[in-house]
Amino acid sequence: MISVDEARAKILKDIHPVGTEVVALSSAFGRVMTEDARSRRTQPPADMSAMDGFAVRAADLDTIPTTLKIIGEVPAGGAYDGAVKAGEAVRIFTGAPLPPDTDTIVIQEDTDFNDHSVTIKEGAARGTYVRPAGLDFREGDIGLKAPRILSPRDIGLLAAMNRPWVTVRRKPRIALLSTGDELVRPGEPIGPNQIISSNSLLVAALVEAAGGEAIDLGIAKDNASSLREKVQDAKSADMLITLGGASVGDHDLIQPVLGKEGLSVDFWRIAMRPGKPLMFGKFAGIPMLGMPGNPVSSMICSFLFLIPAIDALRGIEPRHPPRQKAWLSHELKENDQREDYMRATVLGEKDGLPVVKLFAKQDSSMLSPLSAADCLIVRPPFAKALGKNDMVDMIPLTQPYPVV
Ligand SMILES: Nc1nc2c(c(=O)[nH]1)N[C@H]1C(S)=C(S)[C@@H](COP(=O)(O)OP(=O)(O)OC[C@H]3O[C@@H](n4cnc5c(N)ncnc54)[C@H](O)[C@@H]3O)O[C@H]1N2
Ligand code: MOO
Repeated sequence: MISVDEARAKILKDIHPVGTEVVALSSAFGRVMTEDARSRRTQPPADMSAMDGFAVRAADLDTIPTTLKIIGEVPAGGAYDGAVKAGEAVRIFTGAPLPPDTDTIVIQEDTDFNDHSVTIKEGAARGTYVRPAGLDFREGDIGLKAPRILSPRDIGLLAAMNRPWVTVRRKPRIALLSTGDELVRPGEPIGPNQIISSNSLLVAALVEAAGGEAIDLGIAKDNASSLREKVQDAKSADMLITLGGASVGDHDLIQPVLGKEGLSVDFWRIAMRPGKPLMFGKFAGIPMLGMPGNPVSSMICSFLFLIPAIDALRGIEPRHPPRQKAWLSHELKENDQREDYMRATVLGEKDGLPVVKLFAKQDSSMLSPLSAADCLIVRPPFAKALGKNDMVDMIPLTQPYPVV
């Protein structure tokens, strides 16, 4: 059995970025931009007012109060092109360009005004409430450097730079093949000892969340011809994930059958719980992860290995699951040779760190505690027994705020 770190390194060594495509900005959130984005315009395009009030010449404000003649008006999107002479002001609104010769905005709260004149009661330094042309960016500026995962904020910037299209890495196509005579899809007729195939939907959701495109190849029966037939559709994918059939039973057919179809195995079995029978190799030139069938095993294998693999396919630095320290609320016995990923809840907080409690049952078939878990507690191989209030490593599974 190899370690989790060795397995990650072996997988990532064999994975290379996919090609690019051009998408509309409205579809670009979360995509990896592959070319620097230069602005196609200057923002603001001219000196603009930041407030509703009056555009004036600062030289007219030497003595306060002072009364100026209102010679016109300029709304956002409009213009006042006439000359503004000494003793004159132009009514102006937020986002409107300054008329020629004016250089300062006096907010309307600091004035008394009627249709013809404005009395300025508070002085303002030259340039007050003026957003100079190019304050934000100028035409030709590189607004965003590639590679970059586009956030909602980046989408706003690209839009303002008048870039309606953007070149991004295409979404890696991840083919998911479930195996097992006992499986049926949710909603389908089900026999007495059958179960619902939950893994492919769980892993597909993770794939989508990580920026990939999941392709469901369906469920192969536990026989060679069914597996051979179903796996053919993986050949247009960037990566193949098989779910189940990874272990040593007579019906675990992934290696025996796909071995005859050109599967080359890099490694099989890792020192990890759950997820021990994980396999990695290449099938028809495509990287392939053979995941164990137990739902928690395939979720944790996806979390540790598939998400970083999708990162590599997207041409970005492969992520490590975020880790932090936590206090244990109870005793925990020593660990064996497998790195353990245990489902747990957060009870509260002490000295700025979460206090965690493991679920009593850690069976890798159980989806209810997996769904209820706030975090995974990670125990290295051969970790010593721990007491109440000892510190452990945890991977949070909850994300309190959306990405912005
Ligand atoms: N003699 C041994 N038996 C087992 C070993 C071992 O080392 N020696 N390893 C155990 C471990 S650990 C795991 S994990 C499982 C993995 O087995 P497989 O990858 O071969 O998976 P299956 O046998 O096909 O299924 C295991 C389990 O998961 C259920 N399953 C399968 N696919 C799905 C799905 N798409 N959705 C929901 N549930 C699924 C399946 O019904 C089984 O209950 O092997 C142990 N055995
Ligand atoms: O490794 Mo299996 O994934 O323990 O249940």
